[in-house]
Amino acid sequence: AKPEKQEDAVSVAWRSPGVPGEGGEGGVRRASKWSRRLSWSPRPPRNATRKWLPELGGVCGPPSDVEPLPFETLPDARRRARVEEGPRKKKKKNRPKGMRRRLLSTFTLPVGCAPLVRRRTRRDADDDDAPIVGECDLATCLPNLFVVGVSKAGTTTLFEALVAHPRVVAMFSEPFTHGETHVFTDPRSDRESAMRALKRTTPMSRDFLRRAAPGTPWRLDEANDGPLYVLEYTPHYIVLPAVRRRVCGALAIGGVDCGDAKFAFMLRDPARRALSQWIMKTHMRVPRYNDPRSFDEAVAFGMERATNYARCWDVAANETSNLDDLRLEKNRRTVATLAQRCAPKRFEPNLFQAYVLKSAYYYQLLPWLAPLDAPTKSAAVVVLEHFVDDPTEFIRLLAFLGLTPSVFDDIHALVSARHNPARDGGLNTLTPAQKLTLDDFFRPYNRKLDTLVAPLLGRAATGYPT
Ligand SMILES: Nc1ncnc2c1ncn2[C@@H]1O[C@H](COP(=O)(O)OS(=O)(=O)O)[C@@H](OP(=O)(O)O)[C@H]1O
Repeated sequence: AKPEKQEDAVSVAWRSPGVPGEGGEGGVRRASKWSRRLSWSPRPPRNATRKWLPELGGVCGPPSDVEPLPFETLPDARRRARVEEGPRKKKKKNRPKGMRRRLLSTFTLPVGCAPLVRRRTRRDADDDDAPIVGECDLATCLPNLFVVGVSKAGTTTLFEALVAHPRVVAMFSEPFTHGETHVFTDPRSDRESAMRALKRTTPMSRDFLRRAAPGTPWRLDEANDGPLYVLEYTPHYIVLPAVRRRVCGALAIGGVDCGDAKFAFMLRDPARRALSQWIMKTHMRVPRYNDPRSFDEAVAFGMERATNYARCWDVAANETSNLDDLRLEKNRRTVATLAQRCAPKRFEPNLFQAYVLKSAYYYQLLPWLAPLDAPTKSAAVVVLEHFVDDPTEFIRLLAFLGLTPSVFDDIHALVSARHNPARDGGLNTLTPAQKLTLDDFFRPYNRKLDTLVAPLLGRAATGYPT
């Protein structure tokens, strides 16, 4: 019989396993040298095992014949051991004595990065006896850039635009999510979050980690073409203020100050965002998650809920409508307390189907912005309408991140690409009466929002009805 044609390691590694019943293989997308290994958004087969997860052979290219370099990972040995080995320290067998000490001696990975590992890629990832088609050294780094929300505000477009930049790399995403990662979503300990984040972070090959300047946290690679940011993208985080604490805890385990991380928030006209979310929740993949209510029913219910929510906040937080006030310790404490006290109690209808409440952006932003010591350094707010109409808006965001826009030939095409449009194909639009009702409802919240975010917007106001 004719032997099967041998495929090279790179093409094997860049082919997604495909989804049974959905056309088999797919998912190969080629872009720049950096984004190629990242924009590939893998969808696991339904019977996926852990072994399916990142197929990494292509990341590093052909195996190097250079001797493995010694490496240093996290700033002190105890922290490093905690991240490396987790809570239970198993005694490692057959490790030559002194090897670890020798490895730690000279090479320094950027702070927040997990150790280099030598990884082998087999032709069949699930078969331990399959031939090896690639071998390389890898390390992973914790995320340092977070797109935190808001859902249905064009965050997928923002995400795609950011990861198109050669110095931004994305983490491996959840299936069926257009790149969302959800690393910190469920309640979990800081350590577990850190481990999960590390596991899911894009692998960094030793070649460019080696060039990273020691002692420059988050500067993942100071060389001209390496990544500076590892991007975590989960738009639902904005309504889960506890996530901020978990993120910062995980970064602390990696030896990183949360103040060095960047948080980006995208907003959209509140009424239009509410409709977009309702459309999504009436076209769910799993039918039982579909919201049976009409938009008007959901809005009437939502306005009542959102009013109560706002009232709960306003009782104590009236003095906190601008960033300077927020910095006062007393106001910080108030915001932290209210974020817990006022959070909707029943999750599903109150958050996943909270079309109106989620558009009252002011209250969701407060707990994310209050703890920031230098809000203009750590947070940027982008309005979808500005982002789409005015390409300089994206350039402003890149400047906030210290990234150069000159790598893009056509920024307009990048920002105006309409990713993740309504699942009904955009058939539903707001009637003038619906738009007016919702605009009137949001006016007081929008006024507070403008005061709060003006310094992070790069302009005086969001432009939403006030
Ligand atoms: N460039 C551009 N111009 C106009 N509209 C745009 C653009 N990019 C994204 N969108 C609209 O944003 C909606 C999707 O938002 P998200 O990607 O944040 O959704 S999600 O939370 O990630 O599911 C979705 O809105 P609807 O179509 O109204 O549902 C997208 O059409």
